[in-house]
Amino acid sequence: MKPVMLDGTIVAKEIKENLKDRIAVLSERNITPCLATILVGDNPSSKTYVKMKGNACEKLGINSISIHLPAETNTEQLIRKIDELNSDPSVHGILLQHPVPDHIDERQAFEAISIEKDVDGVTSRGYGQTAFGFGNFPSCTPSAILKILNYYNLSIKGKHAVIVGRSPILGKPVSALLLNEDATVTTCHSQTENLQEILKTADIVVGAVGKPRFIKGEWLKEGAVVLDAGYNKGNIGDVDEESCLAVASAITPVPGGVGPVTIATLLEHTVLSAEK
Ligand SMILES: Nc1nc(=O)c2c([nH]1)NC[C@@H]1CN(c3ccc(C(=O)N[C@@H](CCC(=O)O)C(=O)O)cc3)C=[N+]21
Repeated sequence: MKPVMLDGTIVAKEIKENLKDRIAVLSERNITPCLATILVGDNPSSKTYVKMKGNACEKLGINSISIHLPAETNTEQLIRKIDELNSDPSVHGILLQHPVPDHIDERQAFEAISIEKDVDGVTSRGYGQTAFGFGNFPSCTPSAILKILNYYNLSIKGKHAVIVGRSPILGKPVSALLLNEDATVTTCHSQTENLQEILKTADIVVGAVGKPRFIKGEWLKEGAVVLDAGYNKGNIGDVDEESCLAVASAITPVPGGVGPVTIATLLEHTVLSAEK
């Protein structure tokens, strides 16, 4: 049977539609939600993503401040900028675009974001809250994956979810969210010895490795639900869509899958932060 295409643009649209009312209510209180994004350096795809986030804000009436710092910026200077935004009461959310140039201590910079403004869920406190099942802002892509599963009524409880990738803002937090929804979770990574065998037992597969078309249909169990959170150059996911279409029961396309829901989630978190 042909798999269900999990259309992220529909899910994103619904999220954004719901935000309109909340933004209007805030506006009566003379509050405009505001997201500040920081981009360090000139990575072309990062520039595109940051621009997309800014455009999405604008469309909904959320203020966006785009801060572009030169590639030579050091950790200390970056943290100083973050501190400024932390103490600016008009800013409700701060997003530091990953990756930053190698000479910067990205973890230290992420940790400088105050927990109230960590709408992107990148701080260790945010991650800890996500893992313990509370807190307002789980990382946006992991949240988006859960939203897609819920929207399409795909059950998580008791299922074996295999996450391929263990990055701090994707693989690890999505593992935590799925665990909290009562999935049995296996987190695989570059040192995993029997990846294909493990994937063969997965009911839910999350591609979060950052390798174009890495996950092959032959590795999957018949009827698996496949979520592709990969964003490789040229809008190519981590899942080899062509071979996976033959075995999956449902799959997110790239583009038009997890990406748009990630952005909608970021906006939702920014609105929620402004409400608080
Ligand atoms: N601190 C931080 N937080 C992030 O959430 C974060 C980040 N850094 N660094 C980069 C990745 C990547 N990312 C994407 C979001 C949306 C699309 C997206 O919407 N893509 C469209 C296609 C893009 C296009 O149309 O050009 C789609 O999938 O349909 C893609 C990628 C967020 N990231």
